[in-house]
Amino acid sequence: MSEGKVCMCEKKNDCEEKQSVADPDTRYPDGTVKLRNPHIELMDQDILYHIALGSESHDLVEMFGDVKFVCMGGTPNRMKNFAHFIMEEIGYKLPTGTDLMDISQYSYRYSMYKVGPVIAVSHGMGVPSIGILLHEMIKLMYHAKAQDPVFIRIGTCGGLGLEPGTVVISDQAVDGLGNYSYSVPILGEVVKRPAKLDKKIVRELKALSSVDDPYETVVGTTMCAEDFYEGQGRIDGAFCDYTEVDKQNYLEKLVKQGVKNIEMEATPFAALTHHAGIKAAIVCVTLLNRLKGDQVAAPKEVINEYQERPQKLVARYIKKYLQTKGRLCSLDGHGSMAVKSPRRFKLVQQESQTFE
Ligand SMILES: O=P(O)(O)O[C@@H]1C[C@H](O)[C@@H](CO)O1
Ligand SMILES: O=c1cc[nH]c(=O)[nH]1
Repeated sequence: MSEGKVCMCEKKNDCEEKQSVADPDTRYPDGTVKLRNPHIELMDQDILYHIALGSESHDLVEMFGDVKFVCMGGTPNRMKNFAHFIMEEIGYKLPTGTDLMDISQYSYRYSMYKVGPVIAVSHGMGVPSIGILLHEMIKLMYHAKAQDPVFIRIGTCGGLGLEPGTVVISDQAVDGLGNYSYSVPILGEVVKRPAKLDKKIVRELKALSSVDDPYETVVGTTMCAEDFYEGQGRIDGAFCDYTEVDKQNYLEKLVKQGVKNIEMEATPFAALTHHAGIKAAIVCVTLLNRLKGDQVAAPKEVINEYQERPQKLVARYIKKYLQTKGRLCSLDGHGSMAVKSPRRFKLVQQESQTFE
């Protein structure tokens, strides 16, 4: 589909299943990422400013050529915890006396960790923040020659009619105006890009939820708001020019449209990954039921436990992939970015590992 045009079946994203897995616009035959930007390869170097990396200052192929999963979520702490969790889950061993390092620490913007084939990176809050990160992570995958990377957002959200702590796998993303696309002004004109997620990954993730999980995992539409307060119909912001009844009517309307949850990154995440030909999924946990209130009042420990739920599902998915590829038990501390402990920030030499 040409740039800026919205897919004819955008309302239901029906063409997703027919999407070519190796679109020549976005993939080289070996599965490495092709950029839809002719300028980049003409540049002497490409500085990935917000993640503190560069195509000339770093050997990006050596550092990131083995990446298969780019997992992102709002906070640095969540992504650091996820990096440690996934290391445990996939049996990844760091060299003795070393610990994971924040690769992007000197950007003072985002935090990024790498555990073998998995990147865990924070994206901050909202559309512009995740948009900038996505540009740089997609370019990073291109420079690194990573093959068929999958992007997954691990987030929090407000649920609609769901028990707090429910895990929601997004099957499509809609903005606050009801568009199943991401609209961004470019050169003075609004460009709309379809916000599509990979239906197969949605099914695979859902199949990995377990009846033994002490919470529900559901699939549904995710609304991406531009704001946490008025943009999500809350009545507890600094301003509010509508009534509780107006709010309830609005939320009920969303429910009728199949919206299960509201967060703040889904449309750019779905649209920019789709535009780059990168398969992507969003798994969020609901912190509250928005039909019953606005304040996030659950205690910190409860919220922390909730946040682990999407991580567990995504870890099952990654493990299954690695098992299928026969890689699970052979991860031995290469391909990570680590610091020697307690010495500060010394890079441990790494070897890249590549999946077939
Ligand atoms: O991944 P996170 O928990 O940051 O996702 C949601 C959407 C906003 O970024 C933020 C608002 O509290 O949480
Ligand atoms: O209600 C909520 C909770 C978390 N994140 C959101 O964007 N909204």
